[in-house]
Amino acid sequence: MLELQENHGTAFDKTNQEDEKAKVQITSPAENHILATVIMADAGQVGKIAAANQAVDENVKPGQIVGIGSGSTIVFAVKRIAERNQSEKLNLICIPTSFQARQLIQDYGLALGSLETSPEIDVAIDGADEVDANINLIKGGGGCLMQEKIIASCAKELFIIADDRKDSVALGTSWKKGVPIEVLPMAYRPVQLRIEQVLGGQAKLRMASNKAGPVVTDNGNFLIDWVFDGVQNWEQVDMQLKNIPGVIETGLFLNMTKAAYFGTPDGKVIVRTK
Ligand SMILES: O=C[C@H](O)[C@H](O)[C@H](O)COP(=O)(O)O
Repeated sequence: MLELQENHGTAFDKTNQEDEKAKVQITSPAENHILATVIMADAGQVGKIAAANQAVDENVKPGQIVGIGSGSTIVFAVKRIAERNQSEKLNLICIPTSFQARQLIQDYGLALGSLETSPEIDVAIDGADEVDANINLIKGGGGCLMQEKIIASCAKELFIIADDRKDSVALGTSWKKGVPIEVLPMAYRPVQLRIEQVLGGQAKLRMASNKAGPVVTDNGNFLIDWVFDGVQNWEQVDMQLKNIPGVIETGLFLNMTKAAYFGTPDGKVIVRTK
């Protein structure tokens, strides 16, 4: 029996803290025996693994340029890609969306590429903090959003993988921490004020937990989490946010996703397309 105790997700302790400790067994239908015991897993992780495996199996094809997202769920997708790469020789080039993604790609022995050499991406796979009925997303809860959005915009197809707790009718229903917004550090204060004047709600500077001061993104910027009340028109909100000088990118991923894969605690997967 193989014990799996990987921890590529230290930057994503938010998820681990939410998770209840449990022991989960995963059965391979093909070989009909226990493949792995996931220690420190929970019902959410079973869903993440199921969603990641199915999304990779259905969408990653040999010879592709693949965008690799960030977060705790993407770890399982990269693991699956690496397993398939060993047996199928997929010959992929993987483009990272963060420091974490770059490390994952290298740790799993996959070919690391960049937008400089591969500006057109076949398929991108990523996680999300919340997914609405129209597969619009809030992302950036783990501090990554700008490179993720660039990679998603360069990809012919974006697939989202998540456990079913992320599945929601309207943005803000289940994700209560607000919309993450990446801002230039020197502008964070006026940006906070402008957001609250223009859109109401609260624009909170995200503070680090193991460092004094704010969270600093992979791009050297700060993050503001905009906590809002009942938004109707997300396109308009996204435009209003981007019109504020100092705002670099938002964690609103609107009309970008081809399909979202939600894994349930019993290992089933629900696929939502538009
Ligand atoms: O900032 C982080 C990224 O946008 C993640 O993709 C998002 O937070 C989802 O992460 P997880 O898979 O850990 O729920």
